[in-house]
Amino acid sequence: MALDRPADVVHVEKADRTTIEVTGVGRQYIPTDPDRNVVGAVAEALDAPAHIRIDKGVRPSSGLGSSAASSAAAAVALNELYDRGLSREELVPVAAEGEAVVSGEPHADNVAPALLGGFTVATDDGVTTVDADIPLVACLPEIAVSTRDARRVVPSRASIEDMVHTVGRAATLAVGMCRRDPELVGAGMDDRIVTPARAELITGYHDVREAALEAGAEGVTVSGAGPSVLSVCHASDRTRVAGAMLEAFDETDVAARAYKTRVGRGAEIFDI
Ligand SMILES: Nc1ncnc2c1ncn2[C@@H]1O[C@H](COP(=O)(O)OP(=O)(O)OP(=O)(O)O)[C@@H](O)[C@H]1O
Ligand SMILES: N[C@@H](CCO)C(=O)O
Repeated sequence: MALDRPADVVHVEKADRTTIEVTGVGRQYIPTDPDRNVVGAVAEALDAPAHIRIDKGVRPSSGLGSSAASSAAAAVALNELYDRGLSREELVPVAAEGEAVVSGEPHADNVAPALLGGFTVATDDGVTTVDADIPLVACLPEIAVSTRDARRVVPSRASIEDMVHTVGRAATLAVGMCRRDPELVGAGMDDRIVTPARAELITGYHDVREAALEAGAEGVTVSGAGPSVLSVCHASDRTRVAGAMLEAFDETDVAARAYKTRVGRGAEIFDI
């Protein structure tokens, strides 16, 4: 799903060849070489060379889709700058080319919601979108978890009992998104296959989860490949849940920041 915040801001100006400048959170970990930055691949896919300035609001390797935030923003901005006339749906495979730069293959998991907004389901057959609106807290600890490691720990086999449980919860989550119901979405976050393995890479995860639930969260899980921890709650509990998550990370000596957020509308154009 798209998050209303944090967000990247991407500025584009026409140029003869693509050059990149990066400021903001985690800029020291992000290459400016167009062959290694996701926005370089997007500019190439659209045949739209530009001077691209990225102001990062989404820290890289956060589990919040940092690379997808830049890819989607660049795709929307360059499509507009060069009048390419592509729809948001048509920009999904373009922005996915940016993801291929970091993960080796183009995938739409994160760029689809960043372009289309709401809750999206990306499969090999295409993308389905729900105009969801759910209050959230995304808590990002100062821990590095590489997507590669987080994929390595996922078990290659699962019991039929765990499959039945997890698929049932996933269906519940999708219904909850359609109904804009935080309780159903929260119940749907109880995955028994991937999350337990990934939780072990996040210091303090179990305490943070317990603290969020005690403070009123309806469900808590690892965001993406981690290390961010995501809570679903009612808007009236959001500040308390954010405080409880930060305190629990602090008690395990892990610095963290919390974003009080909600499902977002996806990339927006600003004329400056
Ligand atoms: N514009 C960009 N923004 C962020 N990361 C970028 C960008 N261009 C290249 N990268 C590289 O991509 C990697 C971060 O992507 P990665 O998929 O690991 O994390 P993430 O985007 O936070 O997402 P996920 O939710 O998939 O874990 C870093 O190695 C970073 O240097
Ligand atoms: N959804 C992917 C991360 C997306 O970059 C995963 O969980 O491995």
